[in-house]
Amino acid sequence: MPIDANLAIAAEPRSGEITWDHKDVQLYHLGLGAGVPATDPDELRYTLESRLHVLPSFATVAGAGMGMMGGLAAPGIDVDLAAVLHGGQSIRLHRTIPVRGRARTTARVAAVYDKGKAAVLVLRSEATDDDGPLWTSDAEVYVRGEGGFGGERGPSARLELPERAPDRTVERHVREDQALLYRLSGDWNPLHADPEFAKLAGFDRPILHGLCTYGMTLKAVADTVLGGDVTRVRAYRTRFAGVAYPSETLRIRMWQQDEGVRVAVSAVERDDAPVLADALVETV
Ligand SMILES: CCCCCCC[C@@H](O)CC(=O)SCCNC(=O)CCNC(=O)[C@H](O)C(C)(C)COP(=O)(O)OP(=O)(O)OC[C@H]1O[C@@H](n2cnc3c(N)ncnc32)[C@H](O)[C@@H]1OP(=O)(O)O
Repeated sequence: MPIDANLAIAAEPRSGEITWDHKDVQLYHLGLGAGVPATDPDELRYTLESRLHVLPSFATVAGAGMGMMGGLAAPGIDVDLAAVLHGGQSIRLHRTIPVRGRARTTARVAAVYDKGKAAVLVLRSEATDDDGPLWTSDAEVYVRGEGGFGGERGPSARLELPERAPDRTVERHVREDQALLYRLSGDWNPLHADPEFAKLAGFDRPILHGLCTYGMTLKAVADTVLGGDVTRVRAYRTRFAGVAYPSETLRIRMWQQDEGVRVAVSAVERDDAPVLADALVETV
């Protein structure tokens, strides 16, 4: 009985204290490919402690001690890691994330949806420090083969892309070793590093972390349409529509709208196969 939705949702939230400092932030940024060219003043804001700002998607890895995979260990959830894919992610920033911090986080299973051939778990975590709420994060986890338990099907709405041409399009190369570096920020899932495990999960080689693509994309948006001002990001959500692999190039298309920036990401070398869909960066 791998998924018991009622038990999972009724379970006490897990809470704990997390801390981070400039090294965690720098490592996260490097895992997104930041720092090229190394002396570019804009890149130094991601890499040099005296100029550092924090890309808001750092919220998805801060205090990795809480365990990226911790939500999968909640009561009522007993799934095979090889069946798990990150299906979607959203964050809402209540304040700018400081370079050094200490916060209390609570994490719980907010919803469990039954998609028939799969289950979708919504893992919500909230971080608060002495000055109040910092961020809220929802991870949607797609668990292949675990549907059919008689639960609600959940939402299936999609965001249409604007019909006009994108306002900006950039390409970002994923380095061959990028997943190996990114995982040091806390997502140790062997799917991204171990070829044998990747095969077990149905892939012919390790795939990139969804949250790595997510962070790379936010960085591209911040660097191109937000003038490098990461404090303008209020919220950011996406659906992971298809895998990305190390060594590929991501094509990132952006449309500026009233509420923020609509984004679509595809894999250049695979005929623009979708990677991120339904992505929106809400800005002030
Ligand atoms: C705290 C954080 C914990 C994080 C744990 C994760 C740890 C990480 O290390 C793991 C990763 O990073 S994995 C890498 C990133 N993710 C991916 O690469 C997945 C890419 N997406 C896919 O392969 C497919 O879209 C796929 C397979 C996801 C879906 O494709 P299909 O099976 O073809 O689905 P489809 O037939 O189109 O739809 C069936 C129903 O499911 C809903 N759905 C589809 N994609 C979804 C998605 N991405 N997220 C949530 N729901 C999704 C559909 O809406 C549909 O439901 P309905 O009929 O009700 O509309």
